[in-house]
Amino acid sequence: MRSYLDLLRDVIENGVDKGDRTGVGTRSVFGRQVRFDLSQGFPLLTTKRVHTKSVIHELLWFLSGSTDNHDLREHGVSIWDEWATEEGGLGPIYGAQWRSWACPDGRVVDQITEVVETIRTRPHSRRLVVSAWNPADLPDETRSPQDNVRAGRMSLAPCHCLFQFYVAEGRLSCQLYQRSADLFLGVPFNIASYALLTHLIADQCDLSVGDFVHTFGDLHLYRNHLTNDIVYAQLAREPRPLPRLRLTRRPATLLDYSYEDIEIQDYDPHPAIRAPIAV
Ligand SMILES: Nc1nc(=O)c2c([nH]1)NC[C@@H]1CN(c3ccc(C(=O)N[C@@H](CCC(=O)O)C(=O)O)cc3)CN21
Ligand SMILES: O=c1ccn([C@H]2C[C@H](O)[C@@H](COP(=O)(O)O)O2)c(=O)[nH]1
Repeated sequence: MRSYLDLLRDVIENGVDKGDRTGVGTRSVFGRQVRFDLSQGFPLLTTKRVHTKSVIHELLWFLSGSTDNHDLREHGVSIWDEWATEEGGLGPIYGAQWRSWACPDGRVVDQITEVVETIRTRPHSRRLVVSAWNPADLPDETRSPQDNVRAGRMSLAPCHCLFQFYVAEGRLSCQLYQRSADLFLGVPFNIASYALLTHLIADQCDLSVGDFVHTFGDLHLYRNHLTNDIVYAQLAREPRPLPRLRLTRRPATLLDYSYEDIEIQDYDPHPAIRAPIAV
């Protein structure tokens, strides 16, 4: 995961000071790309412990089509709390757009089921795309997440907003476009989440895993993460060998995996580093 540390250095050295919606302020660069060969290990940061339980439950929650924060909290995962209403509402975020994109004519598109079916039947297709960026449901940036939910909008605009699969020589690759990326807190989660999604879909389609290509729009470090005990502490640490992912069961469909089917082996990271989240 040296490429992650390179991104940290890139933003520190080349970033410009930029205000943002949250008021915290960032150092930011625009347009970057990193690539992980998933056959060489599971891309989980070793220079700080990543809370994989939250990553796995969040991905299964997206795949289930749920946008109810209570369904996440049930598993002890609190990463979406700041954006939810008391009732657990988050508006039509990822789960809704992935599994039940509403069309003007009343049809509902299950993009996840369709993309898996297309990978199986037409692996050469150049249209293996899933988009969460639905302009009809975007929030009003000047209002709070909860006010947006009450208005029927998303609490937060999709950050990991479009991804595409690619099949060649029996390997499944995935590229994500992330329009906005909180490099210290969000990105380690996002890398692990899409690497896991690629493994699950490969498993379902009898493919091996290829590359995960992560493309960034506004890639930023929040100012309050640029301290000796947060970002600079991580930069001083030596990366360790990557863990491996093992799926212990192959259920009937992509939608039937459970937490117990997913095992991360030989993960030996440096300790976690706490950091404040910008809301
Ligand atoms: N500013 C910001 N950054 C994000 O990464 C982010 C948002 N907002 N809003 C929506 C989701 C929620 N995500 C989050 C939210 C919190 C953590 C977080 O606090 N992570 C800690 C502890 C994780 C845990 O205990 O589960 C970490 O050390 O990684 C990570 C991702 C990713 N997204
Ligand atoms: O999966 C995620 C979700 C969110 N983020 C970060 C990126 C930004 O720092 C904020 C979102 O703020 P916007 O004003 O909507 O860009 O959350 C992330 O990195 N990964």
